[in-house]
Amino acid sequence: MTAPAVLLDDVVKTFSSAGGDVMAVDHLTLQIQPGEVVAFLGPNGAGKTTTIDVLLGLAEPDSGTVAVHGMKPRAAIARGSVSAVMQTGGLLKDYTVGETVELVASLHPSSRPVGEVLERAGIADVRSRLVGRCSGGQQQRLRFAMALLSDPDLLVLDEPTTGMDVEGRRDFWAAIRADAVHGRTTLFATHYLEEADAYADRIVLVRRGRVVADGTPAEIKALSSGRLVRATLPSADGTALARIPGVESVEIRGDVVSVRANDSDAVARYLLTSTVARDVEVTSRNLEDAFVALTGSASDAALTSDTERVVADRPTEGVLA
Ligand SMILES: Nc1ncnc2c1ncn2[C@@H]1O[C@H](COP(=O)(O)OP(=O)(O)OP(=O)(O)O)[C@@H](O)[C@H]1O
Repeated sequence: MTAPAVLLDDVVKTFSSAGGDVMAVDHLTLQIQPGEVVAFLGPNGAGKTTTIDVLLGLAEPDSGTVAVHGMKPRAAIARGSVSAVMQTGGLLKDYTVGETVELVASLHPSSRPVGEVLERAGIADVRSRLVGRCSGGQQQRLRFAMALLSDPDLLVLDEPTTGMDVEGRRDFWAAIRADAVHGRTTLFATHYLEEADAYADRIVLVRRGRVVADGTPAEIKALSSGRLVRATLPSADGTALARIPGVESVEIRGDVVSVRANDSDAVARYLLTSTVARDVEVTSRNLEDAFVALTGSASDAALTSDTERVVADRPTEGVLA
């Protein structure tokens, strides 16, 4: 039987700080099979980076088992079967893009041709530009190019598209998806829900160092099934709204009432026939809602794309881990 690409079994990692111990990774178990593209999603401080550090052998877990293709992380890295793109660091400003990739290529016992990886990462046109003159998105593509040199079986990416423009992101994900077809496994940490939704085969949602949900984007979204009904209603009667069958939560902010419900028609009917509500809006829930419901926090995307979020008042069940 082939070993999983990633095996994390009951991993614990604690940090000591002046304010007390922080359990960054709390008995986390996760298996990823070869060829899967997995999004690691969670709010700030959920433990994504620490888990990735442990997976890459950059941090030693307090307890638990970590294996990459059946090997210890460092052994897998030494063989060139794992590459990582981290959020920051690792670039020399006074080298050109081409020189940087050539230098790293020279350190690999066998490597893909430099021209090919530059092309693949979408930076062949800036090959002779100094790294210090490259934009944040170009630098991120450069890190990606370097990660591709060893033609790794597993790519681990921490916030890979930070700083990339829309076109850069699209190209980047096209390259990842194309390689997944040929069996490359990708694990990426992200805050961008739409990227996880659009490009991952599977989403692992973490909160406080634990996996709180694990499934396909559709399964994760289904955890937050039902609808959201919003209306303008001065002096809304929250108790009456909560009594409507199928209502999960009611939130009143000023004149705006937001109701999460399985039977949105019943809520809309009540609002339109028994109250003076206006601007009644019914929307399906999306990954954003699942994220909020399962992690109890608004994502960065929510903060930029929406003004108010409804927070679940009871835990959702389903593909919950
Ligand atoms: N070296 C460290 N010393 C002390 N605490 C740490 C250290 N590294 C991480 N932590 C703490 O561990 C927890 C998990 O952090 P981590 O960086 O893994 O989360 P994350 O999900 O990657 O967050 P973000 O989305 O903000 O990058 C946080 O509470 C963080 O403050």
